[in-house]
Amino acid sequence: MSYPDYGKTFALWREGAGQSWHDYVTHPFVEGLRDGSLPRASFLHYLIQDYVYLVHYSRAWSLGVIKAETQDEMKICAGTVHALVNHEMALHVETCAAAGISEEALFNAGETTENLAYTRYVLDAGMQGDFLDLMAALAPCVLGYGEIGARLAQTASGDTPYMQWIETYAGDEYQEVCRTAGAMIDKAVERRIGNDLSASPRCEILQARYTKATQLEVGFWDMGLRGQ
Ligand SMILES: Cc1ncc(CN)c(N)n1
Repeated sequence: MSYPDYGKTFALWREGAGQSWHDYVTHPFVEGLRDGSLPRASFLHYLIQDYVYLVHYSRAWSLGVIKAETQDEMKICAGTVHALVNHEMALHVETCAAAGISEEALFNAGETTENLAYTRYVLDAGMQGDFLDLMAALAPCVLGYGEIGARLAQTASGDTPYMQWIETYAGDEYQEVCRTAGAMIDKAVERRIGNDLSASPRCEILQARYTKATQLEVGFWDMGLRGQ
């Protein structure tokens, strides 16, 4: 099955992440969403942690505004923060409210170690490096869920109770965020490195950041499945 086109840098990084990427996008948690076999308790545990994750992930995209070098980069980073805080997190708030969990409880939920490790890794990559270091660490999250959502929308069992989750990530609004981010990353690479990222001395470190963030995504799904 083909995957969505989010630009040439994504294609290079995705390929470079190899087995880790495969483990991320086809994780048993994802398969449980697809066929509906994921226990509800695991899903709710994941969703609460994911709300906290998105709080810190939004902070990391806000750092993109600080590290931006063009008006376009600044606008896209600010727009992504808006999409995360006001659209993606609405899924979490709505689903958890139906299970009797308030937004205040979500905001104050304690973080698991896997969650903390992932978001602080991304923030640190951005603080230590430049805009591209930050984007390499941010990309697996936004684009990976775009790829997962697009695949699950085509293959999910009709009676999975997780259709709203799938539709959030397969939907036009989220897919547009992915296409915009992917195109911005291509332009950012072009501006700072030129048109052949793979020949650049920065290629290895950027790939390492992307692959590490992908592995932290796998750890996040593992944590969700364990339900703790
Ligand atoms: C852990 C994680 N990774 C990615 C996404 C998609 N923005 C998310 N909500 N949570």
